[in-house]
Amino acid sequence: MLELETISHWFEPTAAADPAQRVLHDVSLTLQQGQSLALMGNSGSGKSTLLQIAAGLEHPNQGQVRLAGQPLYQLSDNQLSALRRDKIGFVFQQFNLLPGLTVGDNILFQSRLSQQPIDNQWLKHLMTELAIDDLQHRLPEQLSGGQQQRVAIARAIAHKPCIVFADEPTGNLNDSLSHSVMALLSHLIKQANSSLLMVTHSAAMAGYADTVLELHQGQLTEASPA
Ligand SMILES: Nc1ncnc2c1ncn2[C@@H]1O[C@H](COP(=O)(O)OP(=O)(O)OP(=O)(O)O)[C@@H](O)[C@H]1O
Repeated sequence: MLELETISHWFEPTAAADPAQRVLHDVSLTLQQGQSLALMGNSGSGKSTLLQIAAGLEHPNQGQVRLAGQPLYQLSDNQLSALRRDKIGFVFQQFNLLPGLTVGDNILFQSRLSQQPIDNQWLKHLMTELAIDDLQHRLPEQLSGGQQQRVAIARAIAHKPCIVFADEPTGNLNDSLSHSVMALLSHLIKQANSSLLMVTHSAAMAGYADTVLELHQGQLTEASPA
C-alpha cells in the first residue's frame, strides 16, 4: 500500500562553509493496507521529514514513494494533489482545523473537495464514536483541545482514506486525553481499513501501533524496548 524505496534526503547548507545536512540515508519501508506503524527517534532525527516525503509533501533528493500503486514523485502536481485529497488523511499536533468553518463543515471539507459520494452512515458512526455529534454547529475556537483533535480525526477518516499520516497527534494533549484520543484513532482507522503512519515521541502512544520503528542516523531500526 505504501512503499518507500531507498529514500535519501538532505538539506542545503545554510552557510557556504557548512556541509549539506543528510537526514535520511537509503530508507526503505513497506506498509500494508490496514497496518499501523509508529515512528520514533530523537528530536531532529528526521521523523517529520520522512512523514512529509511519504505523504507527497516534500520531494526526496533520491528514491521513490509508491502509494496505492502510484509513484508519487512521477505524478504531475495535479495528479499528486488529487491523490492526496482522495487517498490520504492527515492529523497534526496543532489540529489545523479551518477556523472559519463549523465542525460539520470541517469534517466534510476533504470529502466535498474530492467529490466522492459521502457515506452518511459512516459519518454518523464516526461522530458518535468520537462524541462530537452535539458540536457540529460550533466553530473550532469554541472547542477544547481534545474536542478539536477528535474533530480532526473525523475529518481525516471521513472519506475512508487508504492511509492516515499523523504527526504527534497527541502532542498537545495531557496524558489521559492522549490515551483516549489515541485509542479512538487506532480503533476507527482499523474500522476504515486504513493504514496509519504516525510520528510520536511517546512510547505509550507508539504502543497503539502494530509496529514501532526508530529513526537513528538517517536509518530505520527496530525500536529499543521502552
Ligand atoms: N527546511 C529545512 N531546511 C533545513 N533543515 C531542515 C529543514 N527541515 C528540517 N531540517 C533539519 O532536518 C533535521 C530533521 O528534521 P525533522 O523535523 O524531520 O526532525 P524530527 O525528528 O521530526 O524532529 P522533532 O522530533 O524535533 O520534531 C533537523 O536537523 C532539522 O533541523
